Amino acid sequence: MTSVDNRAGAAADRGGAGASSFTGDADASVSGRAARQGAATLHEAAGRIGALPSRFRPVDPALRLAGPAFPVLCPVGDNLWLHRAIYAASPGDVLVVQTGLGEEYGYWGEITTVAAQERGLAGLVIDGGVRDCERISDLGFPVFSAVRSIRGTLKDHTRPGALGAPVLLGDVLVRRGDLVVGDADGVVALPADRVEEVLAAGEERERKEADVLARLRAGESTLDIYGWRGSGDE
Ligand SMILES: O=C([O-])CC(=O)C(=O)O
Ligand SMILES: [Mg+2]
Repeated sequence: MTSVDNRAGAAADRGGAGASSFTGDADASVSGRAARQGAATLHEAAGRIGALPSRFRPVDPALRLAGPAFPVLCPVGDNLWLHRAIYAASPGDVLVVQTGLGEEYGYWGEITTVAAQERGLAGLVIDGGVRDCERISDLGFPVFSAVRSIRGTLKDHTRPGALGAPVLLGDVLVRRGDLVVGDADGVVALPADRVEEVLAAGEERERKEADVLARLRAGESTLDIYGWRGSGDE
């Protein structure tokens, strides 16, 4: 099967055709650069936009997610559109799924994870439930979900859904091709046409923070480094 190792700093493992997982420091691809910077840095570098609600939590916080969004609209309690999405998306894509809210269901699990890995998909963000979480974690597939639920879903061919059309997660509209990045802190979605600019700003931010960290370790204080000593601080 296609092996996709998304652990930060992991050795390269590109077992499958078209798989575009990032592979640690050596990966200079957009997804690799984005994954290395992480969700919080990119959110800041973009001007504090694109933060998905904090209810999106990783099944395995050690796994990082990065890739272009493939949005999916899924009717409540039915995951057939997710199975369709697995075969409609491109290798390297992240499925970004809006479900009907209300009752909780386990839309995604071990079967769908293995199917997605075989297609070389990069991960999943879903405003709904997932199950088989231990297995998903063992499989090393980055999944970010709003809830976990053991409740099974229908596969009804007649129910409406959509592939590739924009979806709304919290107050963030995610379009096909937007850059989605998730890690232990949360998930950010950035407009596709700003990705290069934001990555460059994020890298500049990381350089500055590396300098701050070195100065802290050399004994300086945050108040001095950032010039935050007001009259009450002395
Ligand atoms: O297919 C489903 O209904 C969700 C699931 O448990 C799996 O993918 O293993
Ligand atoms: Mg299952």
